[in-house]
Amino acid sequence: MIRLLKYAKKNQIYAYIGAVSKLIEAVFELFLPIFLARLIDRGINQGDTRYVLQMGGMMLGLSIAGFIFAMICQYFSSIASQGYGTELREVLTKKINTFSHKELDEFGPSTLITRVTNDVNQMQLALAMLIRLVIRAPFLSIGSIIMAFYISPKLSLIFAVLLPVFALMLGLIMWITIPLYKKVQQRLDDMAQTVSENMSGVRVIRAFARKRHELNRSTENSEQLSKANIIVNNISALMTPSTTLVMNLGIMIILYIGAVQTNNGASFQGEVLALINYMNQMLLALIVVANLVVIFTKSQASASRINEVLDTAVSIEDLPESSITDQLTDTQGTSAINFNQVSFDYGKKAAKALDIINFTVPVGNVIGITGPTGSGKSTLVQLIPRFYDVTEGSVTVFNQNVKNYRLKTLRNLIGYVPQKNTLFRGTIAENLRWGKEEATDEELYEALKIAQMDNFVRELPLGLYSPVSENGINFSGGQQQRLTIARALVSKPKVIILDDSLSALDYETDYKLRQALKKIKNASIIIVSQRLSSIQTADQILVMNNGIIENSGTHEYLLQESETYQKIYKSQTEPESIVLKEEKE
Ligand SMILES: Nc1ncnc2c1ncn2[C@@H]1O[C@H](COP(=O)(O)OP(=O)(O)OP(=O)(O)O)[C@@H](O)[C@H]1O
Repeated sequence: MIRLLKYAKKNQIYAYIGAVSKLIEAVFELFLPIFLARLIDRGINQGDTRYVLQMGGMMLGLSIAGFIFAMICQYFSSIASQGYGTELREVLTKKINTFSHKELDEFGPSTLITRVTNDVNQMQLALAMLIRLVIRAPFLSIGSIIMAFYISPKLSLIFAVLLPVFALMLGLIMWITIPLYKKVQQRLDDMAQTVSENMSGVRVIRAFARKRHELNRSTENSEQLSKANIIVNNISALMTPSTTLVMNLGIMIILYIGAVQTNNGASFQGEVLALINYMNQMLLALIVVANLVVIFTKSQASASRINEVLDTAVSIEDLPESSITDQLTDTQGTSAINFNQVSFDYGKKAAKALDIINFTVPVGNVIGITGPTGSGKSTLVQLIPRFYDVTEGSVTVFNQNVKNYRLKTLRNLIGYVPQKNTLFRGTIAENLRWGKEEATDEELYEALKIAQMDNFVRELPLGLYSPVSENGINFSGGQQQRLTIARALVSKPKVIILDDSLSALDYETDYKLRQALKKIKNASIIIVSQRLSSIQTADQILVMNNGIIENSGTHEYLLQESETYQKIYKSQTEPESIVLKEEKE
């Protein structure tokens, strides 16, 4: 947790001002009972009205000054803690943005969201409490004891007896509750994960009539969270009555002994009252300390989760500056992409997703990739922009190993349209400019034209500046696909990869789009598709099966030579033949 405090540095001056203001307020608070004692003992008891007014005025002054310093603290600690939260969120988001697909797969989106939101909020709260209470609470409890001894060393011995009893009680409650708070935090995480999955998958849940099942899952999570919270709250709730009991016991003893001593003339009424005040101050401050420990325990859990993200080694990064080959010398040469003996697995324990892959994409060629589901098509194309790194072998783009490129340069060379693509809330133009911020409207329309979307956008009342809802849900599946293709084309990439991104288009649009792509000068195109009509005119088609390239060649060649290709072809031209075959079997 302390490690993360370095992100509060920018706002540390506000934190110091806040803490010092709170300390000054505590000093004022500490002096109030003394003035009260004097007011009673010398003012009221001796009928000295002037003294009463003097002391009353002092007390009022101290209270007002305390209030002002408390407000100053509140103001500056808010600035410091909010600034800290903003800084932490920014650092975390930056780090997550450097993650390769491997790290993103390992964490999963829900937990990353919880870490950037809930965990950062918890840290923010911890800093605010640190500024407001960490100095003030111990100062008040120790200060109260000293002041009590100053007033009456004899009566203050009661403090010495009660203090350990009180500390023991708080310690016991904390000892039981702290592990439980950790459990609650874990349950909260499970809950956030379920809610996030349910919200993002609400349409699928409905489509599969899984509402009841998902509701049960949420209820179960919610019940577990509530159970854990009830246990911890019940135990924590003991804190108030038990501490009040000790406090009242202390007050009774002070009152009793104080009364006897006052009768004997050994003490004054005001002093007894001041002692009771100090007793309250001390014990309340100790309760605050106990609550602080709870807050810091929760924050410790949040801090470890934030640190886990910050400490994660990023598997795909730019090489040291000296080894980077950023200058592209040969985009007109012979080979746009080359896979040399490439193997890949998603983790040491996972089976090989790709096994000894060799192929070349000559500049300006169109390559089709097909094969049964799970055969490794998407995995293969994701190695080109280095979303994952090969386990063995090498991938080159324009004769340079992809690892030698600056990631930004490599990804600017490639227009990649993934299978699951997303549009973002904003306007069409904002979405399209992701590839090139300074692109003109003309350039955007150029890309839209290739994607067969220009007429549609021109006819919209707001044209390029029409709104796009979250995930682009105000567009049909096919329109979304065409917009995401246009987005990839705006930067005029030299390599275009369409990973099953034509699936929602009708045959005519699919055909026109591919024809328009072919006209882009020197662009090398890879089309991954199960639909053979989308790739049958390609210069070369790779047929994948079980992570290997089973066969490759033109459509005509594969129809003769590849059993897998024939099967796919048949399933699309004569689907009934497959049904009949299955029925016979
Ligand atoms: N992120 C991932 N983590 C672990 N394994 C994965 C991951 N993505 C894919 N795989 C596995 O790798 C293999 C190849 O998957 P891939 O997505 O490349 O197939 P595909 O041919 O593109 O399939 P489809 O046509 O269904 O999209 C599959 O066995 C799959 O389970």
